Amino acid sequence: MSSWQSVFHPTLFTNKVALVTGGGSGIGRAISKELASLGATVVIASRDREKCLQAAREINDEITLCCSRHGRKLEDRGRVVVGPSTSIRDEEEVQNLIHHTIEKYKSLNLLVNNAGGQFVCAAEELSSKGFQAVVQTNLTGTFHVCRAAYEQYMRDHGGNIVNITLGNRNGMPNMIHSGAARAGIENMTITLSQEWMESGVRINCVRPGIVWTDSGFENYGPAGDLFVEKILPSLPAKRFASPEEISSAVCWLLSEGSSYVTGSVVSVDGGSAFHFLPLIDIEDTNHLPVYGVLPRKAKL
Ligand SMILES: CCCCC/C=C/C(=O)SCCNC(=O)CCNC(=O)[C@H](O)C(C)(C)COP(=O)(O)OP(=O)(O)OC[C@H]1O[C@@H](n2cnc3c(N)ncnc32)[C@H](O)[C@@H]1OP(=O)(O)O
Ligand SMILES: NC(=O)C1=CN([C@@H]2O[C@H](COP(=O)(O)OP(=O)(O)OC[C@H]3O[C@@H](n4cnc5c(N)ncnc54)[C@H](OP(=O)(O)O)[C@@H]3O)[C@@H](O)[C@H]2O)C=CC1
Repeated sequence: MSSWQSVFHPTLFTNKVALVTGGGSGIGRAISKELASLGATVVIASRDREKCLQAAREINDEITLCCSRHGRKLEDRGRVVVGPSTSIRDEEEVQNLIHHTIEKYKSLNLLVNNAGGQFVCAAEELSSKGFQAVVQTNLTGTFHVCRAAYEQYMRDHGGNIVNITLGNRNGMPNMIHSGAARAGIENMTITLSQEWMESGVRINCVRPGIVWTDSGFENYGPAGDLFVEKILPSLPAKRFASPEEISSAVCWLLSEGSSYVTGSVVSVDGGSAFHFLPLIDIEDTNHLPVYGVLPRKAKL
């Protein structure tokens, strides 16, 4: 168990109720843990409820231990709880999950649409059903959850939504379904930021580069190993992201500190989206004029 703790204030999300889809593994688990460690009641849900129950138990224990280790007040802790088994592809199940959350925890202030995924397949070999399965999971599923949260709670009370997408700026060879679906989520996010502005709902995306999650990489089998061999050396940071690096951006977007940010995409990719054609080396010296005040020692 790591001794990692959030950079944010321990009571940042006190009295907030959050829903994290796919919160039982990988990035969603890290987000759920950070939100709960900052005071929120976090409902997690996915298709595999047993997995979510086990994750919730582990996270709650980890948070308690972390509080003791760092001399933090135990009463500041939030907690992770588990909603009904839900496939976000199923509109009725999603409506039920949102209803359950509001009925049981009395509000729904924060929503993280993290559930999703895809498989590796060249476009020419991809069946229509395979394409639709991925679009329905990522794009339609995210729409289902956003709309149900809005209808049942956020329209009248405001709220804050973050959608997790994926580095799709340069297309996604062998993952055309997911690249298209995530581009769709980003555009849908812009639309909703306008339509739901009057209700006091902010909605943004976090677009990760490649994030090391056991659950995510296991899913790809040998293709995952190949990605590690081929992609890792080509990344400007020469490393993948940790789930906590994604969570940190999500927490900022869910906080009041980002109160003027809506309809945006925050890339957390170590600069990899800008490095797909590394045609030149950039010398180690200042090129862009400083805006504001920067001490000399902070420049090369
Ligand atoms: C290592 C590099 C990482 C790059 C960055 C991205 C990382 C991540 O996203 S990590 C997250 C990883 N986690 C997941 O992906 C888990 C979620 N995935 C799923 O739940 C499923 O894979 C699914 C939703 C994408 C599809 O599930 P489902 O609807 O249950 O699919 P079916 O088995 O019913 O099949 C429907 C249709 O799709 C075809 N298909 C399924 N898998 C493949 C495959 N590997 N290759 C080709 N085609 C596939 C399947 O054949 C069906 O079509 P028909 O054959 O026409 O009936
Ligand atoms: N790891 C990476 O490099 C990157 C990941 N992403 C995205 O981040 C998100 C989290 O990925 P990661 O943590 O790595 O991988 P995981 O496989 O751990 O996360 C995917 C989660 O989504 C849930 N899920 C999948 N389909 C559904 C569904 N139909 N209904 C409800 N829940 C569902 C899964 O739970 P269950 O199976 O129980 O339903 C699982 O908890 C995904 O959207 C992923 O595509 C984006 C960029 C890079």
